[in-house]
Amino acid sequence: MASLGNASPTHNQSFLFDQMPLLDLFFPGLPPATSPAWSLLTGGPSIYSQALCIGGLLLLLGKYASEYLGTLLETYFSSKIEVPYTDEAYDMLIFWVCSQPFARSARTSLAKIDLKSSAEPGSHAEKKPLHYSPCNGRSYFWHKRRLFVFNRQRTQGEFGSTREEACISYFGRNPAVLRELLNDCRRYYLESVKNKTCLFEHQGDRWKASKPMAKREMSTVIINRELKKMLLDDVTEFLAPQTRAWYSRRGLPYQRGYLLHGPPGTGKSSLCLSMAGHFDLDVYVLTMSSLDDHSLKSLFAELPQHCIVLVEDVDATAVHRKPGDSADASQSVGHNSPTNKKVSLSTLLNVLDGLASSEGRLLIMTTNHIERLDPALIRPGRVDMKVELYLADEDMINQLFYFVYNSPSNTNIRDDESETALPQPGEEGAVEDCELLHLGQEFVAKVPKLEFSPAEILSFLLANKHSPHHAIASVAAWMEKLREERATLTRTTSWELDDDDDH
Ligand SMILES: Nc1ncnc2c1ncn2[C@@H]1O[C@H](COP(=O)(O)OP(=O)(O)OP(=O)(O)O)[C@@H](O)[C@H]1O
Repeated sequence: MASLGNASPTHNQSFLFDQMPLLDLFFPGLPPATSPAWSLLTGGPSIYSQALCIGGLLLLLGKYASEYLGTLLETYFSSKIEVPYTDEAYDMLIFWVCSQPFARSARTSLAKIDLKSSAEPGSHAEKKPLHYSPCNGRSYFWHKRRLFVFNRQRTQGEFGSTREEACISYFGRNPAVLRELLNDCRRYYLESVKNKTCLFEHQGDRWKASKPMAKREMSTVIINRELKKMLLDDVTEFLAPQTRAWYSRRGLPYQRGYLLHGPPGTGKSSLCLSMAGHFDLDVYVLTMSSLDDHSLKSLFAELPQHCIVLVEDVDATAVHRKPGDSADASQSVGHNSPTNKKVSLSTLLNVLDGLASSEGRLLIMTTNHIERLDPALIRPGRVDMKVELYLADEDMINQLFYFVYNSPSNTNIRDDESETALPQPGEEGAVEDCELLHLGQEFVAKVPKLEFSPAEILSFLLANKHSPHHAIASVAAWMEKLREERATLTRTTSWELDDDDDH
């Protein structure tokens, strides 16, 4: 300060004047910041304001220099991997990062309700736990004795959408180190989704992983046994390694399509999810009503190898035949009016035909109204197998009863190989099942076949899950009530239709 105080203003000015071009030479881009300070210094009224300016300038210089050095180091002496938000690798990285101690000490974080937490119902202390992840800033951390930098940026995109990107870097020039780290993230993530089925939904024209679901055992979906076996055998053969070569030798697209049809509540969606679990495939769910031709094409082009593409309630989806469409069928699409429909039938047929689709994809479409579908959509080649699911027959009612009341340790519906017939009285190992077996037969005798859906029967049995006797005693009243409800619903629907006709 003393020397500053003694120095004459003219001396200071000429000193700084000498330094400015030099600074600009070393730190290009600085002049916009230095020029105002320079004019203040040269014309400054007091020594204090000059000192203040010099202090500020030094601080600015320090910050600029450290950023400049940081960029220099990052450019020449570090390696970096960028991970796009729309890729599953992003979920892997963030999932791993959130489990690391450095994530808890990040000064800028993103807070979200942890939807994946398995809090016990009713425990208020555990309800809606918060989950924090580092955001908008650099986080430094050590991993396997190396220093890494994690950087995740959230920015506001167009139309209020949020854009996110993340990158990971480390001080060293060997990219294998970063790949190893990402491989650790991948292993950690895969371990967490083991025994789960991963579902993907679309955001715009990109896939995004949604919450993984516990795998549903094939044995918990109760349908006709031969039908289930036929379906499983078909998928097993399709996914066998030699089948792929077979398709490729003949130049055929390696894809297979299934249509699951039948009344509501017969297990179409459940069957699809349990197939995904059984064959360890991810499910990509297409919601046609939110798509247009362009996004549909992009989504099909982005599908990985070996996956299930699920189109639920395909009769209700927004697909329409454009004027002049040359799809190979002459009938109309169905009952849906073409208004507000964005995906054209010809585009859907093209993507299904596989020109832009992935190898080994299974397409599963479900519908309650097969008669409403355009024949072009379900012709062989696009749909290779049509599986009709029925209302519950005797065997299914029996299986549902056994499924609910049999103790899990004793169940023979759990394991698909052992899923033959229920144990018969007198059979070895079936002694404790005997009473259950008789109760089951009693229940089956009371419920007419092919009148109620498995969903309806299951829901009734679950409401009586603690007492098969009570279920048998109250099933007649329950059926009566359900029939009445259906009649009321039918009357209401027909009145509504009549009203519509009048208008
Ligand atoms: N065959 C079945 N075996 C076991 N559970 C079933 C079966 N059918 C339905 N359920 C149960 O009923 C509920 C609805 O089933 P799901 O959604 O699979 O039926 P769906 O045929 O796809 O119905 P919708 O046509 O209305 O979409 C689920 O909780 C499922 O567990």
